[in-house]
Amino acid sequence: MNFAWKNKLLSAEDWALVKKFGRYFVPHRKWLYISLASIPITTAGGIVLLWLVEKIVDDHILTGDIAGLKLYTAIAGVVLVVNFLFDGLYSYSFSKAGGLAVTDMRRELFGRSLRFPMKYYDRNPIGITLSRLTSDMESITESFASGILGLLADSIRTLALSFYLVYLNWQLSLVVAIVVPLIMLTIRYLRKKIRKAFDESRTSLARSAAYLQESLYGMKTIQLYAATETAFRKYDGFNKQYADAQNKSNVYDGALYSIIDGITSVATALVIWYGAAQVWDLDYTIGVLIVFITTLGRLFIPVRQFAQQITTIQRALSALDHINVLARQEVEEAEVAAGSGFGDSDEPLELEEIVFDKVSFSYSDKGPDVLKNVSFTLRKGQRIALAGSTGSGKSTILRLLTRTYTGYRGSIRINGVELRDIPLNKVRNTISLMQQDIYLFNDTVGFNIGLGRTGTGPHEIEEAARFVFADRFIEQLPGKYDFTIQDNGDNISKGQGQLISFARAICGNSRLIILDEATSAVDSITEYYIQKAIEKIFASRTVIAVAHRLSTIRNSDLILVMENGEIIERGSHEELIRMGGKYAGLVKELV
Ligand SMILES: Nc1ncnc2c1ncn2[C@@H]1O[C@H](COP(=O)(O)OP(=O)(O)OP(=O)(O)O)[C@@H](O)[C@H]1O
Repeated sequence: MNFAWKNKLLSAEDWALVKKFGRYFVPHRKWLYISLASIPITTAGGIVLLWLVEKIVDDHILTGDIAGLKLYTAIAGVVLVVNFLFDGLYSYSFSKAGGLAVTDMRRELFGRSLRFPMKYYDRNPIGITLSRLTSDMESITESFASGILGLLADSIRTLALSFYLVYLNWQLSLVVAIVVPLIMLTIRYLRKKIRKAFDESRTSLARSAAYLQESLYGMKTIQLYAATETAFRKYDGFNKQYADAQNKSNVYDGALYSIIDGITSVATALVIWYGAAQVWDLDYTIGVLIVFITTLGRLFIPVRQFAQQITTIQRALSALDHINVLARQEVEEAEVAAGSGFGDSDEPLELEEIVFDKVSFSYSDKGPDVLKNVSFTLRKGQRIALAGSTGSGKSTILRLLTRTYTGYRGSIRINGVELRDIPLNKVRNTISLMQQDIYLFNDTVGFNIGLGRTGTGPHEIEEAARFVFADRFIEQLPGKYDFTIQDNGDNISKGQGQLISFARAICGNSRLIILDEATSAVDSITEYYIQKAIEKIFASRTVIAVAHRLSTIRNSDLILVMENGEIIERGSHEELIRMGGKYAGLVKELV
């Protein structure tokens, strides 16, 4: 039993995973070294104790040497205390290394997930990512360090105790050796099953966490539409799947432990039976037999622990497999690439011109084109409005421009440079998006406007709020800019939320404002201020807007009318009205 076991315990892919994530332990190796250094000390201490027991029994108890008995018992006491201290140091330092490594891992993976492309979040429910960053990480903290290090420690202890057994009596050791292949076969057989069961249990836990998160988020809708029963049944289904998978892994886990326990008990019985006969024949002393059986007991502790550690390691590997999905996910390069010709700052571009040149786009490889050969030019200071029926592709144009989605065909150029060649941070600092569905964080009004971006201090935040007429209502809130907005804006009105989103867009001092105008109805006073804010933004900035208000559309220099992913009409309000086409029809509906 030595570390060559690794080939039986872990597959090549498992080792690749261990190596990949092992790098997180490198900065904290000091703790691993302390832990590793404690292993030979505690192992040696354990064997010295056994040797002392043999001496005490044979040389002092059986001979009635009380003075020697006292001396050796005192020495055994000291060895016991030293062993206890080093055992504590061993556990403390590996837990410390594991904790620090997993903290780093979580930090790095969250940092990456902030840069995952939108497509990733379209395809993966938030709850799945959440459970990878929380419960899977937790599972590694609990088990990875103790599993791998424990396996190493137990291998060393088993090896040392095996040598000691051979030294004590090689014939008895042969009796023990019979059970080794049996144990190995059991572990080999059950290892894969345990791993599969853990994989199932982790996947179903992630699914149930994702559903839980989704339903808590949509709780108001569930309650308002009396859909609680359906929601409950759906969750119950996920919960049952998780319980079943968990149960299966417990069964294999228990089976492995009991089979190994059974085999080791049989081995001990064989030793007692065979060993007692030999003592009878006076082949060796009773002290040797007692120590042999004690050593055997000690030897079987790590052997039994192997079973537990295999389970622990399989659980950690299954969690690592899940986390690896996040580690493999490509991120968007936000930094300014070296040699890109953009210098080393994220400063916004001095916008001159944006050109869409025969742009086509589909959300998925096999899906239909939702934009077809879209071409237009937006110059500095110009205002463009996108109009058209629902689903015609207006928001998609905005998403491509903000690089929320990539993979377009044709060309999108800012100041003559292809959009995909401009560093993401520069694009996002040049363009501000005022979204339809504004997301408000559970934080202060000030934070929700500035979002902690550079150059958005209290002065800039207040100025931005004043510019879009949001200061009026903010000044009346208790705590003003320090007023805490509840989950997604539950304690302010929809219109106030929109004004905050306008202030957020203005605050960045970006060169292009993109407005995805909300259609939701707001009270007439807020509507008045929203209109005034939009007019003011239109008068002072370069703007491209998906517009629903006639006033917004009329204020534009160019209106692009879209249908089915194509621009079917273009011109000013007057030109399009004169044309009497689709736009004229839309305007009739609006007035
Ligand atoms: N994330 C997505 N994945 C797949 N298809 C999408 C996605 N977002 C939008 N679509 C599809 O792309 C098409 C264009 O959608 P888009 O949101 O650009 O329309 P829109 O003109 O802005 O509509 P609205 O005025 O209702 O907001 C629609 O058919 C829509 O179903």
